[in-house]
Amino acid sequence: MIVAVDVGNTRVKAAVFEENTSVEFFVFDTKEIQNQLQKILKKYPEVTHLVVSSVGNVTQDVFLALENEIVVHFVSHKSAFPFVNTYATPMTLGIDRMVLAAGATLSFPGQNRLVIDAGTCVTYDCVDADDRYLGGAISPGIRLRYEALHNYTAKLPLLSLEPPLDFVGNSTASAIHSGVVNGLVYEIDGFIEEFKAKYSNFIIILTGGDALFLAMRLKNTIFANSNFLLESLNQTFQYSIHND
Ligand SMILES: Nc1ncnc2c1ncn2[C@@H]1O[C@H](COP(=O)(O)OP(=O)(O)OP(=O)(O)O)[C@@H](O)[C@H]1O
Ligand SMILES: CC(C)(CO)[C@@H](O)C(=O)NCCC(=O)O
Ligand SMILES: [K+]
Repeated sequence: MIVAVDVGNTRVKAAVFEENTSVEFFVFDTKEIQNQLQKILKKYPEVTHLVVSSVGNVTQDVFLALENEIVVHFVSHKSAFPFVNTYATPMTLGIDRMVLAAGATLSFPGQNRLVIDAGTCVTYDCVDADDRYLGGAISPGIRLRYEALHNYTAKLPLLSLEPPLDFVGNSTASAIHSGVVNGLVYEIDGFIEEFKAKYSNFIIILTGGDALFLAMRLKNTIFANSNFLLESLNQTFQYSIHND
């Protein structure tokens, strides 16, 4: 059994895997990593490996502290990935994006893949049918958009996520909700349209904390899987064991 841990920019997500099947998912705060992982290991004594992908500001020490109980593996730029990386700055490419690209490559062989991760940031990652990672885009996520409007203006309040009733907002609050939510929905639909126009044989995966909320609002029907990063992390680890 392995535990996959995704340290994001805001929170930590973890899952216990028995081969390719996830047994349980966890979400917790960055400050609680060590505590929560200890609890998970106590609940699942069969766990032998911990695999970590991190883009957050967490030191490796919290994981290394568990090394007397299990083997700890950090996915890094040096790990084996199942695609050819054509990004012009491969060393600055986010590990989370590399893991998502690896998962898409392994799960959807022979297809042109677009992975959209709607988390703190929204990231777009393309891997073509020849398994070349091409790059994509980075934009602010839903929460970040609400916070940016408030933090960088004098008059705009900080609102929490609410579905807009219409694209025409007739009050400050409804105008902000429309700008944030509809704005992001139009953005994602726009990227999907571009991708569909370019490729015929393709798969689009939507993941991240806002995936389910967004999926039902898109013009395009696409496959939403909130746990795609953790599943990809498990797959990336299995791949690296066989290819390192
Ligand atoms: N409890 C929560 N805390 C923070 N964000 C949440 C929560 N529940 C839902 N969300 C939504 O999830 C989004 C953040 O997604 P996610 O949890 O994937 O981010 P993350 O942990 O920072 O990971 P990443 O850095 O990989 O994007 C926010 O825009 C917010 O709307
Ligand atoms: C874009 C984020 C913040 C998304 O989590 C992360 O993938 C990251 O820090 N990336 C580094 C920049 C890049 O991917 O080119
Ligand atoms: K993200």
